[in-house]
Amino acid sequence: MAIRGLLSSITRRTLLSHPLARHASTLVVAEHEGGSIKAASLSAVEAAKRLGEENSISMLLAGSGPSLQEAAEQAASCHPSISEVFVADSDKLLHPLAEPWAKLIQLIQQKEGFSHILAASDSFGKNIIPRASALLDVSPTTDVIEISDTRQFVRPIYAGNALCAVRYTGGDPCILTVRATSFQADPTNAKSGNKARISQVDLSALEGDVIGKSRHVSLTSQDTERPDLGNARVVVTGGRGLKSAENFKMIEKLAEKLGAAVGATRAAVDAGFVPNDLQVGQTGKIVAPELYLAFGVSGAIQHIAGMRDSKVIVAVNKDADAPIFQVADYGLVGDLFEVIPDLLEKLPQKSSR
Ligand SMILES: Cc1cc2nc3c(=O)[nH]c(=O)nc-3n(C[C@H](O)[C@H](O)[C@H](O)COP(=O)(O)OP(=O)(O)OC[C@H]3O[C@@H](n4cnc5c(N)ncnc54)[C@H](O)[C@@H]3O)c2cc1C
Repeated sequence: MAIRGLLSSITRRTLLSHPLARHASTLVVAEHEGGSIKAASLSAVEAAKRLGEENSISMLLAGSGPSLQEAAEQAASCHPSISEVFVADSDKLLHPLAEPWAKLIQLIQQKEGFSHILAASDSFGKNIIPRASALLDVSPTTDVIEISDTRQFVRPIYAGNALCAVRYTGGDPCILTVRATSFQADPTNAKSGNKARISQVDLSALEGDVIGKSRHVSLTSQDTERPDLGNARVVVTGGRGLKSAENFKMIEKLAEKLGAAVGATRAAVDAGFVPNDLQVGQTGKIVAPELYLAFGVSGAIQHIAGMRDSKVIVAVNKDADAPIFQVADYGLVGDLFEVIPDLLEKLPQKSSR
């Protein structure tokens, strides 16, 4: 059901006569950690840029304390297209709970009247955007991989097996979540010398109980030694074929030697081999590394949906008919319990990231 070219002449007229077709003003809702803007949020800025040459882009950062101010400074110079950084400093926004963040987005939208609001399609965006959209009484378009026009987008459906052209016909703001892997940010952006204005958001309207029944319990950070799964150049993934958590350590050792991130199938996660933040696939992370190595992974459609855009896919499976071989660039029919120890022995100690 790839419905590209679906635009009728009526739609084209609507787009041309719509004021947003000429001037878009976009708010990118960004996530930051340790004083830095997360890579996925920078990809959302890249996506915002595709909404048009005259699009004015602002970034919204929230939280509390010195790391927020540090992140605001970085945001002001991280991309030549950002003209303003809105900073919301409050203890209530310290953790990305959907309730206060959605209220904040509603508040800022009522004041600034953006034509578009964007966030990355990661757990941060997926948590906050639906509630913010409900408060603003609009329907979000999620998982966007291509921006064709200010109101027409492409998103995958059926676990990535078909692409759907979606035309947004609702009122402002047009809210999107975008796949970071489809809008890679240019690393030289930060050297542009841009210095966006930093404005503090008036939070007096957020007084009272805006958190509701949600409570932040704890945050478990991933092993900082390893690259982030969503942005790693190399990903080594293990499936149910590993058979136990103990055996899965082979995948971790291999990842360490390659300077790679570790991924897992849902079956491996469900079997308790690794935590679920390592899951790749339709209901896990979407990755597109330069090299994706899959061991003991059958290649179910829901797994492929999360890694099919990898540049080079290598699969090792003892079943020659495993569907993973249909998407693999290099396939080895073999026993992973022989192949991985062999690789560990032959690979030099830790390559560069
Ligand atoms: C709504 C929904 C959402 C889902 N979302 C996801 C998702 O996000 N991500 C995801 O991964 N799955 C997802 N799944 C599950 C998916 O359908 C599969 O069940 C899962 O991906 C299978 O994982 P696997 O390949 O590790 O296990 P299996 O399908 O059991 O495959 C194991 C493979 O290991 C091979 N093997 C066994 N021993 C060896 C050996 N010694 N050497 C080499 N090869 C060996 C076997 O030949 C086999 O191909 C979802 C399912 C549903 C219904």
